[in-house]
Amino acid sequence: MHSIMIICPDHSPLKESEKWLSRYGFQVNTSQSLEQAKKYYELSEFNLLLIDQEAIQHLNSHTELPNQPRRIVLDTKASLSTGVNSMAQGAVFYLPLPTDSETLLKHVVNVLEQDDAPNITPSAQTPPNQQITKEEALTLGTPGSGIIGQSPLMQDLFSDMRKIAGTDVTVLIRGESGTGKELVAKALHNLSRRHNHPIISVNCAAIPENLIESELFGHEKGAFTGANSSHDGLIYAADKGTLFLDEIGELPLEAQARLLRVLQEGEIRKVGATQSTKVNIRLITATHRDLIAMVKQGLFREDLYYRLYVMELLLPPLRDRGDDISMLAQILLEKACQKHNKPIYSYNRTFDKAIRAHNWPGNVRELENAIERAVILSPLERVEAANLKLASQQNTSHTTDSAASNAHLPKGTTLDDYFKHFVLTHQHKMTETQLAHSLGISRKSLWERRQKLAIPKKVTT
Ligand SMILES: Nc1ncnc2c1ncn2[C@@H]1O[C@H](COP(=O)(O)OP(=O)(O)OP(=O)(O)O)[C@@H](O)[C@H]1O
Repeated sequence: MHSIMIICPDHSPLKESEKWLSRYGFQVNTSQSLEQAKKYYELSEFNLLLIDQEAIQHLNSHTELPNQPRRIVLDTKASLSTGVNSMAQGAVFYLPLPTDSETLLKHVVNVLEQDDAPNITPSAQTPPNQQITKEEALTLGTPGSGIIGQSPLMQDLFSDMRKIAGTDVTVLIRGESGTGKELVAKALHNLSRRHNHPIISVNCAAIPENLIESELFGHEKGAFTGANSSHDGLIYAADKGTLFLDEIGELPLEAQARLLRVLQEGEIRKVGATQSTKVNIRLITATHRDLIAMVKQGLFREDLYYRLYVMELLLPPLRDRGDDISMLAQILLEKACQKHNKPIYSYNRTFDKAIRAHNWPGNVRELENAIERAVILSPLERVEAANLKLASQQNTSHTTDSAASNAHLPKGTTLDDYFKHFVLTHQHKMTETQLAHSLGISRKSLWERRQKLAIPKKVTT
């Protein structure tokens, strides 16, 4: 997940972007001034800074703006000279404020995509000082490409990806939570002829149901209470590029009908509009759900399903990837050491044994989290397997739905334990919306806490 720091005074129009950027899956923090931001955060750990010029205009020439991460400066009193100065001081964009969400999102995505583009910036998975060539970046399976995997199942996947990357076919990616569906969608975009245009990723489970249509398709001014201005929507923002709809199974039926129209007609009609606009998008979707079963239950449109299911990519669970687990663990260990300024631990046998013994229901995301935990908790001399703190090591394996429903919560249960237990016990009979409602939180919070706690989703394949 990309992290963004917004630095702006409370009255700045930029402040509003905090909410909607988080809704699109970015991790967003805000500060009122550069000094405050520096005091409480390690700015170099963010992927992008969004700064209101007002928050930095008092800086004298000796006060250094951080070199990293990259920054976009926004200005309510935009002028040519301030723009030129900002760019000279290292901003990647200078934009007037207020700005509409699509414009800002496009710039944010552009900057982050450039950071992600492995041929431009060496990723943390690359040994330091080793430049990645374009060829390596496009060689699926290697650390340079960002998607690691040499096992036969992954090689089959890469072979299919190479065949379809250059086409415009709609792709449905299936796989358990944390298997790398979003990563695959981005790789397909990077390998396609659309790679110079944006890929817009939308997590359908993270947007409240009542907002999903206007967020995706846009709306006209006055289309509903609170629609004070017109809004183009995310599908339009993906024009000429790729639209990645994650958790497509969570898309409500009305929005499914609208999406079908976009795919059939190649045009989009905003909520409350009478006219349509042409759009040229390549659609990639992902789900952990069994869409056919949802079609039978009347929860997913059959006609849309067949539009999405032109090409299917199935991501194997981590437990079926053989030696890939050790290879991934080694690379993630190095990455976590760099992130936490630890000496690079050597990957020892006991550590590998513990990693191989676990069955990773939360897949690569769970592996990432466990290794980061181990790096933080281990002494400087060596990384210790016990610090992975895996459920299997602690002999409390409530990791599957059925196990979870039988598990009783021991003394000293934390809120996180309760949350995990509740979700695992109820998810087989509840939708995401019902789960969120029962827990008294939004779908977005449910999704965020699932990610944080690496809670596997119900496997319905
Ligand atoms: N093959 C891989 N190589 C390296 N990193 C990986 C791989 N697969 C997944 N990851 C990492 O694991 C994490 C989860 O990946 P991603 O978000 O793509 O999974 P997902 O299947 O889309 O998850 P969800 O179903 O929860 O949306 C990310 O940090 C990603 O970088």
